[in-house]
Amino acid sequence: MAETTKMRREIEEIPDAVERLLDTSAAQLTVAGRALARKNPAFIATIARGSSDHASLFLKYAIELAAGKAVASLGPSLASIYARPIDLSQAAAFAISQSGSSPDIVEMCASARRQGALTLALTNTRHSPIWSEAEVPIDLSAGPELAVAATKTFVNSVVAGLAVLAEWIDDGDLKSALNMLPDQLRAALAVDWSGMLPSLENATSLYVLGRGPSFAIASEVALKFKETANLHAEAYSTAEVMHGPLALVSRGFPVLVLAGRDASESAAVLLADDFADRGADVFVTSAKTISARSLPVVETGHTLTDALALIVPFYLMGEHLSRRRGLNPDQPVALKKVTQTR
Ligand SMILES: N[C@@H]1[C@@H](O)[C@H](O)[C@@H](COP(=O)(O)O)O[C@@H]1O
Repeated sequence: MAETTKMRREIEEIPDAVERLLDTSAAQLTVAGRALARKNPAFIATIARGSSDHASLFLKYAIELAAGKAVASLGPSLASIYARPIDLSQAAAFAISQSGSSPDIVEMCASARRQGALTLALTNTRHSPIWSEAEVPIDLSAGPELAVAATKTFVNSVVAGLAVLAEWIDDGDLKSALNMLPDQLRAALAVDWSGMLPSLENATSLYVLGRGPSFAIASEVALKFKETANLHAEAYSTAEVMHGPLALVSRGFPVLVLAGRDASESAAVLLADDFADRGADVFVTSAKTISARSLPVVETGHTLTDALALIVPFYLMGEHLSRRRGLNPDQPVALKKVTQTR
């Protein structure tokens, strides 16, 4: 295998891709934010699958925390299988799809628009089906993504959504955090999580835990472990894991706790220490841990961009893990670039 995989190159492109998005798509992001301000939706619906759905989950917490509006995820089958119209006259909908072509995502977006939602599409493919179906299409401007596993389009989906949110509620702190993000993500490329590799090289299963925005990152991390490293991983909120899944946390069981630098950090660290005291092999993104192993992070000065920046050192480590497990991260066993579901 070549020394550098497509996946690794695209991870390294993340800071430039974010910078390009904020520059070249600035007008579309502003138009979308102003359209939301005009509509003043009672709630937001999201339409997405896979990594894009994890970007939606991140935006759910961001919108709920910053704008105080409820966000709900719609199952695309409502349109594609059940043909059940949902009253979205008071809503706005975010459809996220890097290809813009997954049939059920496109159908759900078209249905949401017919039912009265203000529809925004975040896509990396101009003039794709979703581009035409949505009222306000936004180009993720990530550049061609050649690796099958999404990395830079995940980050750009989150950043695009955050930029729309910042414009919608005119949040100056979030706007300046986004402007600083490309340089902070460059610093994140130098953050080394390779200390996890020996624990994961022969592992068969692990938990990835987070809370709020970092739960969305945990969901994305767990998906990447499965699709690129053939490693079973489940994401839970640090509260949810206590309702049953705790049963599997025994001696040597690997656990990655993505503690965010927000109000959830101390509870996440307590849980990481408790799991480590039970003998589990626990890594946590906080220096406050006593019994677990601490992973380095980039501090961005904003709780939302802090959580997002966690994905960069993970992607680098995950790509390396795939190779260490004898796989080619550019050829995941069960994933295509455009997933055709109905
Ligand atoms: N974000 C949604 C989920 O909330 C939903 O549970 C899932 C199932 O959707 P479907 O019913 O189309 O299979 O789709 C997406 O991932």
